[in-house]
Amino acid sequence: MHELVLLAPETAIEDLSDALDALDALSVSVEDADALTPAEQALFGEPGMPPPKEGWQRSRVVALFQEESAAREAAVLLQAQDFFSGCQVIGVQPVADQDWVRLTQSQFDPVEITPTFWIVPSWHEPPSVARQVIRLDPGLAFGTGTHPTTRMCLRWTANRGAQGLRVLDYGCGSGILAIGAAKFGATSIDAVDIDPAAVEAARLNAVANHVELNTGLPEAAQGEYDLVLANILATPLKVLAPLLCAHVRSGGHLVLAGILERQADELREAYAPWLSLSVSDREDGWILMTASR
Ligand SMILES: C[S@@+](CC[C@H](N)C(=O)[O-])C[C@H]1O[C@@H](n2cnc3c(N)ncnc32)[C@H](O)[C@@H]1O
Repeated sequence: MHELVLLAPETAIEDLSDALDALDALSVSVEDADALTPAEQALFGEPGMPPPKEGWQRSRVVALFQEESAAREAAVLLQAQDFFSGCQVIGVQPVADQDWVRLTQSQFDPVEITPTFWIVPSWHEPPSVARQVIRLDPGLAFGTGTHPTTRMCLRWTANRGAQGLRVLDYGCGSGILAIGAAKFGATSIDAVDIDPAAVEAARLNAVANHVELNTGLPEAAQGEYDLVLANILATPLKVLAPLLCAHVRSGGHLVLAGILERQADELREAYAPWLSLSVSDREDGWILMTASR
């Protein structure tokens, strides 16, 4: 394979990406051309949301082509386009063959939740100290255990236990929190998400972990639960406050994640009409907020 490397201003990125796609590029990646220099420009987006901008003020665009001739032809055709003024062709270069599967796998190691509870990819043996394990490979849905928000929810469940509980995992992603609840004894678990791909991922991950989950779209959440887990983000969590609180039975618990330290007060305020939230864990600037009814 060969890659065509271009330099482009942010204003040209959308047209350039569309044109490369039309020219049968196998993939197009956009990076900050000034990365790791004093001119590096930080662009922060929220997980699951579209990026705040299409590219950086000086973007390095790399398009992958099966054949060298296709890459060179694309470079010639692009240079004739109006939107290409301000862009530059850096060159066409061969891509060295690699074992991409092995490379990807090498980036995911087992994740410790508690000293005896681990998230372990299928290509690793569980650590000998692990008494409880979730087998999970990175996929299309969020939730591999590498993010602090996921870890805090899992730690809460591991420390408190879930024996015999009815549990709702709202915004289940990979299903990791629901599977965690099952591993700690929950007997009836609904795992729901607005993203059908996440619903399917959660279903498959449940099968791989030999646990039973009722997976579905949010309407599948019905009635009251002993434990409601929701790791989404502050804004949707505020909108969902009445709905999530209505699902917590008397004596039950609500566990919320996806909240930054500075957002604690706004969350407390949003939930105050129904439940009194407090911060019960924190990691890397993220907090876990919980309440009981
Ligand atoms: C940060 S991920 C959390 C995944 C997993 N529960 C975990 O803890 O790692 C948030 C998930 O919530 C889902 N989501 C976002 N807004 C939602 C909503 N309004 N209702 C249901 N799910 C939602 C997203 O599709 C995404 O899969």
